[in-house]
Parts: sequence; structure tokens; C-alpha cells
Amino acid sequence: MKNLDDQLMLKELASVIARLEAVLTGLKNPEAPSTLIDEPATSGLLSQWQKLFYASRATSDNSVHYAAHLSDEFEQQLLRLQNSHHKLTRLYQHRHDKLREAASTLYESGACPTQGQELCHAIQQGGASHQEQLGKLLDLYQTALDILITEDKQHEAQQLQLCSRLQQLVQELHFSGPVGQELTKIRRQLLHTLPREELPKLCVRLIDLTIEGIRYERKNTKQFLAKLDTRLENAHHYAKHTHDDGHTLYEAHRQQSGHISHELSNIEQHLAGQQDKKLLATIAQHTNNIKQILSHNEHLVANEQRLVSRMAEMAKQIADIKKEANHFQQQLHAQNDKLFIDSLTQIYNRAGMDQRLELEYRQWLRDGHPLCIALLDIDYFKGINDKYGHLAGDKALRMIARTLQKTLRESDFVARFGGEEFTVLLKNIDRDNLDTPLQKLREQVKSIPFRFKEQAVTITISVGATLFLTGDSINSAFERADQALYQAKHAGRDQIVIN
Ligand SMILES: Nc1nc2c(ncn2[C@@H]2O[C@H](COP(=O)(O)OP(=O)(O)OP(=O)(O)O)[C@@H](O)[C@H]2O)c(=O)[nH]1
Repeated sequence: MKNLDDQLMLKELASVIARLEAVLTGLKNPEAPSTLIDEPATSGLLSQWQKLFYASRATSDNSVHYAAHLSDEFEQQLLRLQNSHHKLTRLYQHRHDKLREAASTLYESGACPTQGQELCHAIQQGGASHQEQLGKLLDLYQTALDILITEDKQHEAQQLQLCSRLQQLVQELHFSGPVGQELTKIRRQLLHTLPREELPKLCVRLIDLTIEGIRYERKNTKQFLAKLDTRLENAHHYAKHTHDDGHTLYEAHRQQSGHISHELSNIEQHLAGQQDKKLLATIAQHTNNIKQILSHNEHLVANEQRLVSRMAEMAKQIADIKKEANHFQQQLHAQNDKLFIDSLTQIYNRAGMDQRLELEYRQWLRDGHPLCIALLDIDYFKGINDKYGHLAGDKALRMIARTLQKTLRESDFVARFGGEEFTVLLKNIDRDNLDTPLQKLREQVKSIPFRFKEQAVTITISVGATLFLTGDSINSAFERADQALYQAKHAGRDQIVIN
């Protein structure tokens, strides 16, 4: 449990969420694209343009006919232009709705940033002091044991003080879910001074609850991140498609404006030979009006382009946030692994063993393939500590752990169960062949060339093992292995007993 890492990760998550919220706020205030089109103005001018040409049919000049034909063409193009504007507007609206939907799902569901922030806050509050609190709990456990074994007349006052310190500590633990509920109950119990026999048990329970609480919060964070990842994926998908579609429509739009300008200059060329000054002046005036509409339209196209760029920027931001969320998720996985690793030997600890044993046991119930549990205990380890010091003892533990891990097959599993005890799980091995790998473990440990204080030292292990048998629970198999270990010790150590 590295609290510094926890805090860094939580900071990162908070910043991811803050950025996500900034993007979502941006999405809530999009430029309304529906105001981009001035429909009545364009259609009014069009009808005037038509009236002018149909009225001038009487003069029936080729150029005028051609201009009338162009006028129809122009009308169709303008209609197409308007349609594409409408289509784009609807499309933006749809995309914005989808993005907003994704955003509000984030807010409403268990995967919402607000809840995530609360979750973060809860973990930050707890995570920052977990290690410290666990340390304090261990101290209090020691005090509880002292109170229990000493016949000191003062113990009542010590008991009272211990209960109040425990109560204070429980108040510092902010966990939700079942752990939080049990802590509330304990807090109430602690309002009264508990019998001294109860106190060590209560301390151990509080240590268990703290570890359980950390795991629970981690699990929640992982679920939150998984949901966040999916929502971001969707939001990114929509933003990208909106950008691509918007870009295609923008291009089409731009081309149509070009066509209209081209047709207008054709009209001007064809009218160049016309003698009717009045007609020419009127047409010139309307042509100018159309040019103004076109220039207005170009302005709209430029707006559209800005919108498309904004969409691209948004898609990029969402992609960045997604990348950060993924990075955070990976770190969380790594952190989670650390919870199950023994800091001294770097192999799995008891919690790691519990998790794996549960998994293998369920597998065994399903497929019935042989599963062996072996308990390994270093012989006379107290003597090593006493004679050569604790540092030598620690070194021996590290070397033995490494040797066990190296000697086992990939599919087998070893954990430091506590103190100088190790647990090994061997899979797919029957009773007749079980002795061989266990003997190999014993021999490999025995052959480690330890040297402490210039002396060659041989360290041995005793092993008790059993196979899971029909009707076994994890506990019943474990107890059988423990009895076997007891027999191995009593039979003189440095040996293996299989029950
Ligand atoms: N150096 C070191 N010693 C540890 C650690 N954990 C437990 N021990 C020591 O392991 C020793 C275990 O001693 P005992 O339970 O009496 O057993 P033993 O001396 O190995 O004797 P047998 O098991 O009966 O062969 C104790 O002295 C503990 O202090 C650790 O992390 N580091």
C-alpha cells in the first residue's frame, strides 16, 4: 500500500475528470447552427428574379431565355444549398444530443465524474492515512495484548484509554459499503469500555476491515474507470463522425457556392450584347443582390468551417482524456497487484494466496483435476535470528522465497503465508508423483550456500502437504496440510509428510 502512489493516481484521476467536465461544459454551449440560414431573404429574392424573367418573355431574346434557364438552375442549386444547410444543422443537433446524452449518462450513472470525484475524495481521505492507520492499529493491538497478559492494577485505566484511541481511529476510517456499516457498529460499541479479552480481537478485526475497505474502494474505482472508458469511447466516436460528416458537407457547400458564382458570370456574359438598357439595369441590380447573398453565404460557410474545426478539437480532447484514463487504469492495475505482494520477499503475500486459493478451489470443484496444497516452514528460524540478527533472517527469507519460486513450475503458485511460513499450490499432480516436486523444493532450499558472520549455514524446511479430496472445503484441506506439517516437525524436521 504505497500511499504516495495512491495520492498521485487520485490527483491524476481528478485532473482527468476536471478536463472531461470542461469538454462537457463546452458541449453544453454550442453555437446554434440553426441561425446560420436566412431562408425568407433568399427565397424572396429568388421569386423577384423569376418574375423579372417571366415578365420579359415577350422580348424573347435568346440571351433572356438563357438567363431564364439559368434562373431555374440557380433556384435548384440554391435549394440544394439550403437543404445541405438544414441537413448539417440537423446533424449537428443530433451529434450534440448524443454527446450531451453521453455526458449526462456520465453524470447520472455510477460512472459519472461527480460520483467519481466523491469516490476520489473518499479514497483520498482514506488513502492518505491508511498506512498510518494500519501502523497505529498494530500498535494498539500490541497494547491490547499487553493489557491482557499483565496483571497490572492500572489496566482498567489503560483499557479505557485504548477504547478511546480505537474510537478516534475508527472515526478516521472513511469507507463506504459493508465495511463502512461494520465500522459504524464498532464505533458505537467503543462508546462503552469493552472487556480486555475482547480488545485484541477487535484490533485484528479493524485491521482486516481496513484492508477490506481499501480493496472495496479500489474495486469501485476500477469499475468507475471501466465505465468512463466506454463513455469516452462513445463520445470520441460521435465527435469524430460529426467532424467527418461536417467536413464533407462543408466541402459540398463550398463547391455549390462556386457553381452559383460561375453561373452568375455566365449570365453577365450572355447579357453583354443586350440593347435593352432598362432590362439590363434591372437584371444587374438583381444579379448584385444575388452576389450579396453569395457573399453572405461565404460568411456562413466560413462559420461552418469554424464549427468543423471545433469538432475536430473536441474529438482530439476526448481522445487525450481517454488516453489519460487508460494510463490511470493501468497504474491502478499495478497498484492492485502491489496489494498482494509481500514487500520483503516480493512474492505473493497471504492476501494474494487467499485470492488464488479461492480461484483454484473453484476450478477444482468444476473440473476435479488434482490440486495440492503444501505448507512449508523454515526449521529453527528463531535460532538464525537470534544468532545472526534479524537482517540475516530477512536475507534468508528473501533467498528462500526466490529459490522456491525458481524451482516451481509456471502453473504452480507460492506465497509467503506469514513469518517464516510459505504456502505452495501444485496443480494437476497426482498422489504418486507428489513427492518428487516437494522433495526438490526441500533439497533446493537446503543447498542454498548461506554465509552469516563468516560461517557457512545450512537452512532446512519442513513440509506438510495434502491433495484436495471429495467434500473438502478450503479450510478442511488447509487443516490437513497443517497437521502434516506438524508431523514433519515432530518427526525431526527437514522432511515431507503428505496426508
Ligand atoms: N528476520 C525475520 N524473522 C521473522 C520474520 N517473520 C517471522 N520471523 C521470525 O521467525 C521465527 C519463527 O520462530 P518459531 O515460530 O519459534 O519457529 P522456528 O524457530 O522456525 O522453529 P520450528 O518452526 O519449530 O522449526 C521468530 O523468531 C520470528 O521472529 C521476518 O519477516 N523476518
